[in-house]
Amino acid sequence: MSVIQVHDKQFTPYINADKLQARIQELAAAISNDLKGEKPLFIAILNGSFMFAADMFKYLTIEAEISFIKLASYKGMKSTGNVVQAIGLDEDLFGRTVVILEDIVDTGKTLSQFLPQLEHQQPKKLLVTSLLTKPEAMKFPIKIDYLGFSVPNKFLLGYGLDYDGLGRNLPEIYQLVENA
Ligand SMILES: O=P(O)(O)OC[C@H]1O[C@H](OP(=O)(O)OP(=O)(O)O)[C@H](O)[C@@H]1O
Ligand SMILES: Nc1nc2[nH]cnc2c(=O)[nH]1
Repeated sequence: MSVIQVHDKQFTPYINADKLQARIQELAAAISNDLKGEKPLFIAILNGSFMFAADMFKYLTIEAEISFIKLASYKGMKSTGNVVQAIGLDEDLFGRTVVILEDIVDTGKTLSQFLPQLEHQQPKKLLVTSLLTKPEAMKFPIKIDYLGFSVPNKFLLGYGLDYDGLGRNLPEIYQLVENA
């Protein structure tokens, strides 16, 4: 792994593929242990989470379902700011154990808007799994039940995370080289 260029920016290696996979296996083991017998429904939020969700789901050893959704932002009718709408969420969540799969919780805005909508359906449990979070960037505090890595407030690329559409296919995570 060495410094790479994507569009006009340079990125340096930050978390290698082996370390990522080892941590995801640990998370999957903890979830499998905690949610045995609950037939949880995993909800992966596209696009960024597709790679994490696929790996995580392979490592689970319990019966579980998965659904992939996309969040679309639109302006509310009143001055409530942006509202998110889930596209592709067909399952009834009432009484179910639901586990959100995110690649990153950054400011927390996305989940702070989306989780209340899910709570409204009265799931039995609503848990959050995120591969990454940036504590220094968090403006809307989110409780993350299963966390891969806490990282500094720097832009990341790879393993699902893009820079202007590119870099999602990298099997490891890179960090932006600032002022390069
Ligand atoms: O905590 P926040 O500040 O809200 O940021 C987190 C969100 O940002 C990323 O998605 P993004 O909007 O980049 O879309 P993408 O997954 O399609 O790339 C990520 O997948 C989260 O959904
Ligand atoms: N690619 C990318 N997308 C994000 N969305 C929220 N934080 C990030 C980040 O650090 N990198």
